[in-house]
Amino acid sequence: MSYIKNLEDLTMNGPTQKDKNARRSILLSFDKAIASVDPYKSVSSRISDNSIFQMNKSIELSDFEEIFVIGAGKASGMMAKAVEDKIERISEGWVNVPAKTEKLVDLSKIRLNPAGHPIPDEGSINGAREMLRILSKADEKDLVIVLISGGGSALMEYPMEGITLEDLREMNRLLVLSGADIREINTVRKHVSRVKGGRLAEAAYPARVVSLIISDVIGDPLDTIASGPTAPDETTFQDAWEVLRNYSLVERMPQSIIKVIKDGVEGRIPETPKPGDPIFENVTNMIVANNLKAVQAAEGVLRSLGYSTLVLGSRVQGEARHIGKMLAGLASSIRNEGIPLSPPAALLMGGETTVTVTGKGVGGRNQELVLGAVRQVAGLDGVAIASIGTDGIDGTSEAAGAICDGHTLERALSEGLKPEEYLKNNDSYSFFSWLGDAIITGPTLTNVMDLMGVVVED
Ligand SMILES: Nc1ncnc2c1ncn2[C@@H]1O[C@H](COP(=O)(O)OP(=O)(O)O)[C@@H](O)[C@H]1O
Ligand SMILES: O=C(O)[C@@H](CO)OP(=O)(O)O
Ligand SMILES: [Mg+2]
Repeated sequence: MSYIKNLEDLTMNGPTQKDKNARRSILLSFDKAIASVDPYKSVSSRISDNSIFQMNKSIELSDFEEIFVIGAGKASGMMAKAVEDKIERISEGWVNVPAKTEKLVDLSKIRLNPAGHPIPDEGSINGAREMLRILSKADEKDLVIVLISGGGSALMEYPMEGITLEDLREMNRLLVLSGADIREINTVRKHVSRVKGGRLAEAAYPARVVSLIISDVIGDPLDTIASGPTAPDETTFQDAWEVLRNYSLVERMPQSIIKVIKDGVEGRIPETPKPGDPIFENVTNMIVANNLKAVQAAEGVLRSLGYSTLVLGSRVQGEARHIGKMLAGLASSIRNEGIPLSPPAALLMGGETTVTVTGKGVGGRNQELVLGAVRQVAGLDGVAIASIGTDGIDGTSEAAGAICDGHTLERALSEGLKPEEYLKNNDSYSFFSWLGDAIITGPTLTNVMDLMGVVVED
């Protein structure tokens, strides 16, 4: 199955044969990379007839009376499908997924519940309430399978007493626009919640818990991905308070949020469960797919197509347009000096860049990265630069990412499109969709951050 719907058109947009080859190769590699982190396969490959396993860990299903399934995230619908297909004996299940994607997966025992992302909604809370209801039934003879993926923080929430849905939404709005990183954002989210920061594991106790996790955070930190509902929390109420202070949010936050965090700091609300807490003796957290896996799959494709390859890591961060410029510089080095590789060559990396949005345009970090490369790479023949969000939706646009080559600038200018103007307005999607170079996948139902790369033909 192919994820990239317009792969042929994107290939044919290359003005020269070498451009076409470079475009096709990088797009094929991204397509296979997304397939390599398919949530269905990632989960079903860890479940045998009678156990859930990973390396030396194994949980025997026949040891349990009842099996329950809960969870939340952009990839959790397909994860649920895999669990349903592999395990017959499911008593009940409830999983929150982004609104509308619940219709893309057909399930019979597990209920897929539509919820809000990136701002939580009523569905996020109703679903979490159902999950807590299920957990209140589960006892030490039972197994709870938790399906966690990125997006889970907004998609599943049950706030502390006194916090209304509107307060929760306002808190999330302020946090995601503050410039705080995902660890900092989730430090706050974890401390106003009854399901985050290990509290879902607390609610499940004494049932046995196994969490299957698809990571969309750099370095795969269990306590940050979807705010770590079943992971020991390394952060404290005091840390949450510091985040609010450092980003000047204390004055602007709803009063109910400030009250909960202050009560926590002053010891009136118990901390989230910490490493070493005995409840985690009942919990196994397994990462079943991550960005590195996808980057390595892309590398495998390019190597088999005859390119020398180098993976620059899966922890790339930084302002998107600057990373794009850097990739263009590397393409030029490969072409002119054969450094760090001689052509035909490909460089790949994964991670998640950021965009400081000041304009009013439509775009996302992947398209903005490629737009940042357009002028720098101009004039090189047989070079393609691309970047894609593996979840299929880049920022506020309909596209997953974009692709450019050494002739994109020429093509754009002849249409009257100046890259700098589109960058200034954060309007990368308008730029690439006009040129037909926006990569279209639709929601892929997986989510392991972004893939970026450059291919240089001989
Ligand atoms: N017009 C824009 N151009 C570029 N990036 C944007 C634009 N609008 C929003 N963004 C960026 O998109 C990010 C959200 O993208 P999204 O793909 O939804 O994130 P996630 O994968 O974390 O859910 C925001 O952090 C913001 O910086
Ligand atoms: O749910 C979350 O906390 C984050 C990280 O896992 O995902 P997203 O940035 O997609 O909301
Ligand atoms: Mg995204």
